[in-house]
Amino acid sequence: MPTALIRRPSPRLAEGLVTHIERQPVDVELALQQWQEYVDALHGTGWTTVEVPAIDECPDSVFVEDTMVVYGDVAVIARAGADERRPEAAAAEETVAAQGYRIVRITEPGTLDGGDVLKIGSTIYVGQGGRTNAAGIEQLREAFKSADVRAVPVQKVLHLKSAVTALPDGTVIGYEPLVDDSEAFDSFRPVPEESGAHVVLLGADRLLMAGSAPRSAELFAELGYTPVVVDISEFEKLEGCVTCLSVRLRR
Ligand SMILES: NC(=O)NCCC[C@H](N)C(=O)O
Repeated sequence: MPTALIRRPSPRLAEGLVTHIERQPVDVELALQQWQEYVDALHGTGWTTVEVPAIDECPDSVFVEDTMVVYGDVAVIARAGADERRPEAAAAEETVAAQGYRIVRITEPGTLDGGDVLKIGSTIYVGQGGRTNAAGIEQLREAFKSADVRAVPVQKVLHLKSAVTALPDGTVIGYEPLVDDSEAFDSFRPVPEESGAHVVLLGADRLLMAGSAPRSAELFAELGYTPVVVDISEFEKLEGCVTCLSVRLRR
């Protein structure tokens, strides 16, 4: 059974960082309910979850994907591009180490957020922009020597995976107005909605995606995939998406 790391939302969630969109009030009660539904969707499709101990003083800690990048038997522990988020890494490191992964840490002057890293087979695209810098990318390349690590620009959105993710066949999908350089990818397919660009591969051609992208869900269904839809409106108000709420351990 595949395992996903998750992290319970902080009671201070509503104070989370907002960079590219206007701040909107977050309903923390509703967020908690949506988080539970997200976790239930993982369980309902055969995933086991392991909770990283909550860190209530960090409003953005629910976005656990940003704390690490896992590839092969190595977990690279990120050094967050936003200072406020640095304390999130320690417990995430302990949790993934307990799952048997070898730990490598991004160190100063490198910064890297897991949300900037898109893995497609042995190709790893890393968004260089607001949160991840060139030194962070170089350290990731060192850690994952057997992979082809390619830097791509990210200016229009928070993270690379706010702009693009990939379908099970490796096609990169993105909402074009928010993609800095669609030609950086071997194959690219546009989707009609911003959050339609965000999918988590659940296995067996099922795609976890947000309820805010119904037309993209229809497109994926036409392509033969099965969308598994969750409402994550409260996390979207903080520039979060389906990918960032878990770390999938596929080994
Ligand atoms: N991987 C992700 O998409 N993470 C979302 C992080 C959102 C959070 N409010 C942040 O600005 O860091």
